[in-house]
Amino acid sequence: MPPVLALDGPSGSGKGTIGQICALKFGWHYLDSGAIYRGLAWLANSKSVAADDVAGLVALAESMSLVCHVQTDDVAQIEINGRIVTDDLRTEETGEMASKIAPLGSVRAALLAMQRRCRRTPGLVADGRDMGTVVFPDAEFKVFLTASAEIRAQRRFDQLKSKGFDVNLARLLESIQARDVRDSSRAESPLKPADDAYVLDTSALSIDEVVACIMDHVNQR
Ligand SMILES: Nc1ncnc2c1ncn2[C@@H]1O[C@H](COP(=O)(O)OP(=O)(O)OP(=O)(O)O)[C@@H](O)[C@H]1O
Ligand SMILES: Nc1ccn([C@H]2C[C@H](O)[C@@H](COP(=O)(O)O)O2)c(=O)n1
Repeated sequence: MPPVLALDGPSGSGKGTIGQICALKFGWHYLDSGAIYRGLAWLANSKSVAADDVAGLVALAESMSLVCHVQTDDVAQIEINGRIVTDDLRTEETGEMASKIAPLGSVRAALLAMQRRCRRTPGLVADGRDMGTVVFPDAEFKVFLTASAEIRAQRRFDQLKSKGFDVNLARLLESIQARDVRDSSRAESPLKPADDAYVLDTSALSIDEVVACIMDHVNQR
């Protein structure tokens, strides 16, 4: 099987940014699994499928086609059913909905095969919450990125502000904290480091320093 670098962690810990840089450095494919949950949430919102309509969500998941276009200078562009929806997926409304549907076991099961199909030669960098624990438990490399909620909220604030969104730091912090609780306390595939993961707190590290730590870790193994 092609090698996998599983990159897990809470919202805003840098998985997407760092994952894309690592994928480009290795020349590997990149999977943004959060985009899959956000994509399903966005589709559900746009088709008025409720967060508790499990059969409706599973049907949407099974018919969803998602392509992730890695960029050298920006977040990966996400295409769903033929349409680029990157900015729609990053809204707090979509993130909230994603976090509500993510605990549903049959929804997760419907999205599992789609994620595993991304494991292709020469390798895959996969970012999410359960890459190292559930989706790719046999991954060669497992990294769990973390940072304080305050730092993550500030990073998200700066990111959204630079894209012209009208954002409120206190509300972002509240939303990140609520999502942390939901993601880590759910019964199905909770957010947690795999037993064999390298846990890296990025609160005081620059993006380049985080990438260097991961490269050192990979090269040592
Ligand atoms: N070590 C770092 N230092 C400074 N800024 C960072 C660092 N890591 C990430 N960032 C910035 O924080 C923001 C959030 O990062 P990113 O979107 O990669 O997080 P994420 O973990 O993928 O979040 P989510 O799970 O919600 O998709 C981005 O603007 C990114 O550039
Ligand atoms: N492997 C994954 C990826 C994401 N989720 C859920 C949890 C998040 O609240 C939501 C959006 O993810 P993000 O884009 O913020 O990384 O999707 C999950 O349960 N499992």
